[in-house]
Amino acid sequence: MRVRLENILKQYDELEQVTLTGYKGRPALDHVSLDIHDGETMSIVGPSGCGKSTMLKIVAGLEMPQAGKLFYNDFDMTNIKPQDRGIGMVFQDYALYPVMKGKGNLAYYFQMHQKSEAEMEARVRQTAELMGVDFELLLGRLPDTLSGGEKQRVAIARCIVRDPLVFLMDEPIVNLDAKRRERTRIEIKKLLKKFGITTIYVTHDQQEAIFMGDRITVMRDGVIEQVGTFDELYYSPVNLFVATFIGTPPITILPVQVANGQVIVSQVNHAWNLPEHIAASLPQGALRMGIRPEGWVLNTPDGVTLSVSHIERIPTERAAFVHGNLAGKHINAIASLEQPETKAIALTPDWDKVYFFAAEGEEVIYTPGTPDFF
Ligand SMILES: Nc1ncnc2c1ncn2[C@@H]1O[C@H](COP(=O)(O)OP(=O)(O)OP(=O)(O)O)[C@@H](O)[C@H]1O
Repeated sequence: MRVRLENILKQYDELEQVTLTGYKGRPALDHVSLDIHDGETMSIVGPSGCGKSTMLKIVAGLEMPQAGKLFYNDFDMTNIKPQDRGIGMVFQDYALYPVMKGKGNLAYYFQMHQKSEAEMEARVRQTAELMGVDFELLLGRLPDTLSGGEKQRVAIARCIVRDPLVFLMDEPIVNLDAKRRERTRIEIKKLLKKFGITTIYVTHDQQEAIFMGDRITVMRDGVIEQVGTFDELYYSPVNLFVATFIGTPPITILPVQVANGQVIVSQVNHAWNLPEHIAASLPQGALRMGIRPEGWVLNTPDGVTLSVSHIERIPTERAAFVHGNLAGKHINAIASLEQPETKAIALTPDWDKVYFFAAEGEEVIYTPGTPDFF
């Protein structure tokens, strides 16, 4: 099922729409349009209060927009009742019925809708098969006796058993510890692939968004900044906000001057010659240069001196982050483990990995574009 939001405006009551930083004055969703393909998982990320949950509520019919429309394929769903939208929702707090065993939780929908016992039994059996080998065991247990990950599996199964057209997931694994989160997200991803149900997946965790989403939507203050694959967002961000939001550790942004084919970090009076194709793409004068941790080449003869504060091992790699300070900015650079302990290190940008932004505002002047390493 293709799900399409068209120009959605959602403004909560002004008195209610306060955040920790006070009333922000903007609609929770400010004319938002988004097209989610059939069978796709779309991750939604963005800072707290940017409108992620509101978007899910609009799709679920739990909130009504003041303007705009929601479509399933070409069918206008905007005024369809929540219970008729074929939605399966999974939240962070599972919301299982505590006095019912796993099976009771799955069966409840069939009882509420006066469906036959036979239909219920058949669907529960099918769902248990889909959920995997050991799922049957969970059906006989009360929610209180299940781990967080197991509760979440039952919550997902409870959605699946209803045969939803669309899945909405709002931080479904945020309450699990790191190890369970890892395992559960792999499991959810496998299930989503298996069902091929169009899914909107809200998370504040970028790694999770990348892992779960076929594409990612980046939101800020009620608007969508960019929609794309991780590579598109990472290598071709549309503005400074997306460039700094996507990527951990984040990109470093250095004020620079561009003149006569050179880029100069004025604060430390260091200049590099720019490759011709980059020099030709840049205006002269003040700009900002963005470099990600993997965008530095270490121990170079023309390098700028980084004063090293500490070195942090990257557990899953044979590498470490070198942390330090350059022109008052925190720099992260990736080093091999052979890099000796040092107080200072010479760095040069890898010119295939640099970004340039306007000196003021958020305009992107130059991005590396997606490298063809696949
Ligand atoms: N029921 C409500 N009544 C009034 N204002 C609301 C309501 N729900 C959300 N808001 C406001 O709408 C804006 C968007 O909220 P929303 O919950 O959609 O953001 P979010 O991106 O999901 O945030 P978080 O990541 O913190 O969950 C915020 O300013 C919030 O305060």
